Amino acid sequence: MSANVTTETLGLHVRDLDAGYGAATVIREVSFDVAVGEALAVVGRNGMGKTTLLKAIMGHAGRTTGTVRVGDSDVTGRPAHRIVRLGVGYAAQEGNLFTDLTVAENLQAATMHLPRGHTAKRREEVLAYFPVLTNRLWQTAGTLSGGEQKMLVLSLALLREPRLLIIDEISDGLQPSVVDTVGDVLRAERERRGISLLMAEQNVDLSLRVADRVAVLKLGRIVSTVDSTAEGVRDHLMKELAP
Ligand SMILES: Nc1ncnc2c1ncn2[C@@H]1O[C@H](COP(=O)(O)OP(=O)(O)OP(=O)(O)O)[C@@H](O)[C@H]1O
Repeated sequence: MSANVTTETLGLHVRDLDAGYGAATVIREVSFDVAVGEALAVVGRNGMGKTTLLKAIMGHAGRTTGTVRVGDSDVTGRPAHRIVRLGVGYAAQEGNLFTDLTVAENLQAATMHLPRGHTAKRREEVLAYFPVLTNRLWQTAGTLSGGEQKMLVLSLALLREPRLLIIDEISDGLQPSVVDTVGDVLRAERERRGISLLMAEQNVDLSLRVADRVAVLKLGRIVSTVDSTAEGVRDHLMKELAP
């Protein structure tokens, strides 16, 4: 995290967010909070606006109104690289890998501006989460399997020790055992480091395993938010996501 961060309390506070592309509004009047140390999953079927919501938060969607605060900083419309400097990790759905560079070079690039001694320890911790990457350090990222690329994208976000982690459909295309591993990693990061987490997902079981609350996004609006330990919550969410 950069030295001039204004706050240690990186919750996320979204108010009246509208976002879209050109004339089309995709996200409508979305408001929610992720408290410090809390995890919120936003679930929704294909095309309901999950990615657009996260992109709008990270300053990537075409047109955005409303406000986004990270801790006590108003970051509405700020470019992603400036939001990341506050201590936010962002694992985008398409990933943001340097596909022509090796896994090791990608890891190095992600931590270029951080103190070296500290980074080495963190790199070990992150690679311990995904040992398969250790065997792929000298392979170019573009030649990794889809699942391996997802693990690398998450690893890059984790390397910088974010206080707030924002991840977009990390389970998409992953085999069940790797989804389980991702769940273990996110739970471990919450327990060990107390991170705040916003995850867009279609996988109800992963969402319930990791998140404290789950919000349902339909046609760009949050239509309900449920506690992940509430009775009947899985059935409720499966119904909401049914075609
Ligand atoms: N760059 C873009 N330009 C125009 N429309 C877009 C753009 N990106 C997404 N959309 C549209 O916005 C709507 C929401 O898409 P989005 O990718 O946010 O949904 P999603 O819930 O993440 O879906 P999925 O689970 O399939 O990834 C869709 O109708 C999509 O076609």
